[in-house]
Amino acid sequence: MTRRTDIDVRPITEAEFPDWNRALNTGFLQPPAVGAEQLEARRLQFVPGRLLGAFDGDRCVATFRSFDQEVTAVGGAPVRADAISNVTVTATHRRRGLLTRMMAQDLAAAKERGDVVATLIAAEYPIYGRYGFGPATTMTEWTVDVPRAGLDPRRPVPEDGGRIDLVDGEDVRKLGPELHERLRRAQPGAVSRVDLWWQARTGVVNLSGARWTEPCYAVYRSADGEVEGLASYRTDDHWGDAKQPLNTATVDWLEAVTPAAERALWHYLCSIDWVQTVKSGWRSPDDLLPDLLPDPRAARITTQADWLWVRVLDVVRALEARAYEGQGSLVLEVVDRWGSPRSSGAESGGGLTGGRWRLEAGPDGASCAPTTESADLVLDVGELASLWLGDASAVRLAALGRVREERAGAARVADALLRTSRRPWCPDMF
Ligand SMILES: CC(=O)SCCNC(=O)CCNC(=O)[C@H](O)C(C)(C)COP(=O)(O)OP(=O)(O)OC[C@H]1O[C@@H](n2cnc3c(N)ncnc32)[C@H](O)[C@@H]1OP(=O)(O)O
Repeated sequence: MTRRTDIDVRPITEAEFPDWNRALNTGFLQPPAVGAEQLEARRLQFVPGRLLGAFDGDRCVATFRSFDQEVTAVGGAPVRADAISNVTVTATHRRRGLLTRMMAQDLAAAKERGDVVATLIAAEYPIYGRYGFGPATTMTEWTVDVPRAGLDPRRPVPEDGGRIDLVDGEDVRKLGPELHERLRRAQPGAVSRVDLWWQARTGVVNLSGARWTEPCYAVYRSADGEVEGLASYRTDDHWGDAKQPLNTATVDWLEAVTPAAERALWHYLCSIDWVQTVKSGWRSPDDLLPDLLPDPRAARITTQADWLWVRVLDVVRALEARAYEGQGSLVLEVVDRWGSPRSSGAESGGGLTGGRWRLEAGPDGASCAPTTESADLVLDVGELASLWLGDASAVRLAALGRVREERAGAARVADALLRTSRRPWCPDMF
């Protein structure tokens, strides 16, 4: 057997890209062979230096890809992120520290570049906490029992002067990017998208190798003719024994920048003849959907789980980038157990970002600076990520023993400063 130290972890060359993809498919339990069309599509994601591989001899046995991204902070500021994806270690080489080695290389490079956070969508909950990531947004999927919902199917047409039309993929590629830019600049936790996202969702490129079938696309335009919402959905062909239609409409994605667009698109989806069930796709946990229905119990939660994980790489820039509705100050001791100790700028270091910081925040802005004052709250860098996007409660984390109050009432102060009225949401899987 090859010794651990014989396995080389390094950026791959373009020539190694086919083998790297074979390892990627194998790790994700897909058929190993990657077709030519698929390979060409995936080449569009090749950024020199950002695809890591582990090589046992000349065989690729682990994959890791990162790319530049922006994630929206509370208040709407775009924050530089190192987005991580395509993480696999071949079953023959698991639990020998290969992921840890790839992660160490990537996060060190991201910190060096000046990225403020790293982001990922975790396949399994226990993998990434050890590297300082924390769950920062939640995803909820509802299944709507349409006949119980109580919406008037005779009046799916928006009553606000707006209208819904079906469009084709070309229209989606024209209208979608601008709509998403509007959405993500207003939605904490949302991330930037590259054109490839729209090309893959409209059948221009095929990244997965699965057979492409065209979905339906619905657009909502306001009374002024402005595009405020888009949805992609698919319908099945299921009929009951007594020749009654029992069809399901499954939403691939739905983006709305106004409540009117959101209401109109859901009403439309729940009013399509034959459709008895609507599956919402991955939504924000405080999506309007259930409460848009006269009977909200018609919308059952069928999936709810952690979604975007964040790893803070720069405490000062992360905390100064976001907005605060309340006014106050807080001394945070951030414990970072992972990564080679570096100068984080704070008095007591540790890992990539550990230290003690004084946050002064208010509606007019925030400042965050290293301090020697005693801490109000002690927390792991992963818990900081959960608090940063406004979703987690410091009071709750203190009850769980994951945040320690050094000053009585400090967790309440943290909640008053950091929590938000609407929950963060990341619409994307990446
Ligand atoms: C962002 C994304 O791409 S998410 C997709 C992640 N990929 C997958 O889930 C595909 C299937 N799984 C795999 O390929 C591998 O098991 C990986 C990538 C998750 C882990 O790779 P490995 O090289 O085995 O991890 P590594 O040996 O570095 O493990 C480091 C530590 O994490 C732990 N760990 C790793 N994976 C898991 C897991 N799935 N569940 C629990 N603990 C885990 C290890 O036990 C080890 O702990 P220890 O230091 O206390 O002994």
